Amino acid sequence: MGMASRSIGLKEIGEALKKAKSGWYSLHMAAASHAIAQRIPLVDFILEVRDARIPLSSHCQLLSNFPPSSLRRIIVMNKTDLANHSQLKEWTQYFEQQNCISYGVNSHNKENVKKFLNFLQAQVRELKRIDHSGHTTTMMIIGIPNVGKSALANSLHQLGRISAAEKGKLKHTIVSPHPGETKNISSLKIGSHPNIYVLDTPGILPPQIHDSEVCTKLALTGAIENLVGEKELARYFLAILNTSDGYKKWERLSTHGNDKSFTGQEVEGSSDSKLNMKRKRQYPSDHTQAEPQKL
Ligand SMILES: Nc1nc2c(ncn2[C@@H]2O[C@H](COP(=O)(O)OP(=O)(O)OP(=O)(O)O)[C@@H](O)[C@H]2O)c(=O)[nH]1
Repeated sequence: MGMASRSIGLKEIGEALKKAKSGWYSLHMAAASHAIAQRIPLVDFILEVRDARIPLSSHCQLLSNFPPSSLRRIIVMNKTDLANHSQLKEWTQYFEQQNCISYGVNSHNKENVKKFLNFLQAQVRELKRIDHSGHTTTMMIIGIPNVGKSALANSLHQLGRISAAEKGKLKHTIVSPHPGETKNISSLKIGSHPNIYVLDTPGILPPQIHDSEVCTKLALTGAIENLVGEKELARYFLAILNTSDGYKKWERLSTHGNDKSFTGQEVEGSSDSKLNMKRKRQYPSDHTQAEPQKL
């Protein structure tokens, strides 16, 4: 199967999604988007959670309505345990070049989240140094569905430096493998002296996504569910694997009798032909855009 069959798979999925007519956009999502947009100017930091496997496709479109200079935004590439590590480094460099602060994290890993928490505290100290305010710092976690916002909020809350009494009444927000489980905005304390709170919010998507490859990536990584047939998705996934260097590596391993080679880790990198790799040195791409989108 080559590029031709990959584009056939893509077309089928694009058509399926067109028929589904933005079925992901419920009244609830519209209300949540409105509530989040109203709070954006009121918070100190925005933690925009993205999926580390597709850091461009999983961006939160709502943020493009706000001038970048009006936001203190940190792009959090979550689920690093599922992503290709060398590509992650490239993404970090890419965001640096775009003057964006980014951070890769695995919300299920305690040590990882601790380091992230220290990083956030350093950001807060820096802010306090500049504005000399003693007020509580608020960080709003936003992003598309299922990228791990609630998992991250819970981990930060559990590990946060808060008093023993406060630890006694730890809250927690719902974490689920299905998108759209978080229904309300909830506030969790993650630090004292200075007080820091994170706001966990429901996952949001725009009413329409015109790029069918973006839709497919979102379906493959779980942000959009039940709108594309599993068969179509599997065919597209296989088409990506078949055009990949990663697949060839697995094939080689399996001919040597090693059946542990299917790790699922190289999906995003797998669509790299050597040519693409060359191009990627200049523009990292999660294969949803010919060149990096404006961030
Ligand atoms: N492997 C891995 N899985 C994660 C990570 N973070 C979250 N998950 C899983 O991803 C799924 C979605 O996590 P949630 O925290 O519910 O995602 P959300 O962004 O709050 O989802 P919505 O409520 O739809 O907005 C759950 O099955 C989590 O266990 C991570 O760092 N690595």
